[in-house]
Amino acid sequence: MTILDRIIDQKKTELPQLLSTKPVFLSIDKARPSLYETLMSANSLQVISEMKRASPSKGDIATEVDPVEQALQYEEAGAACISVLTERAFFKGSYGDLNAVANAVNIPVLCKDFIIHEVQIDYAKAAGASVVLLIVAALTDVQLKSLHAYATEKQLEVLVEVHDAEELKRALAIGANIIGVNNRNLKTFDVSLSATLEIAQLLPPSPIAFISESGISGPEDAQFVANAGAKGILVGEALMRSGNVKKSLKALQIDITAKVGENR
Ligand SMILES: O=C(O)c1ccccc1NCC(=O)[C@H](O)[C@H](O)COP(=O)(O)O
Repeated sequence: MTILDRIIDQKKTELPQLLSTKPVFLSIDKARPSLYETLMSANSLQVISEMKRASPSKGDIATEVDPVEQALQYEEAGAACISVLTERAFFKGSYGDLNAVANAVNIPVLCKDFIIHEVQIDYAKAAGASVVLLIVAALTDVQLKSLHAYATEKQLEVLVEVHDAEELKRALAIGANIIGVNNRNLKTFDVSLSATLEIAQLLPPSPIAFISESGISGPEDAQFVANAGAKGILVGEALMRSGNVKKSLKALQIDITAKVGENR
């Protein structure tokens, strides 16, 4: 059984609890910028910075970090979006973290979880997310299509995550406009930025906001994926462990003007 299978099994055990309780959060309704528009109009590589306490591959990363303080530093440094891990069993996240961050910042907020049911989208929205993640590898085509439609109907943007060519086809088939390639193989934990290169070469000329996720440890990696055509990057561990969050984040905002106009 892969780690992804284990996480999904865990999610299934949590669904009855979510389905039997109404999501109640202290939520300020904010009009946030569109992540898609931000990505498509930017002259620099956009950073989706993540609030990540722990992970299955690395164990504890920064369990004691205050999510609001971390998020405010991200926002001040010019992050395009803040990703908040809400998965509890493997990542030590929560909807409480998401809600606190969403209330503190004005930029887009991504609920980073393993969504398999509409009720999780309801919780993400109620907690203040403006973007949700759908992981192609975790869903059937029918689930992917209906969850994508459901989130869109709820006025949420959707980051559709793929890892290989087959998954990219499935993401394109549902009309995903924000596609992220995860450089981490969620079955083996192997990380390789070549996944970004592979997927970039397969993208159609349609206006897709293309993001490279995971394993980006500094400006060299950011430059590599920017050269491949990424408009944005999703970075967790490197920023969570940084002694100077703002400086580390700014160093990732690579100029991509030379590439604007090409098939990016
Ligand atoms: O991070 C993991 O170990 C992991 C394992 C299994 C499924 C998902 C996992 N991570 C979720 C993510 O996609 C990352 O948190 C995100 O892309 C940031 O990655 P990184 O910059 O490498 O922390």
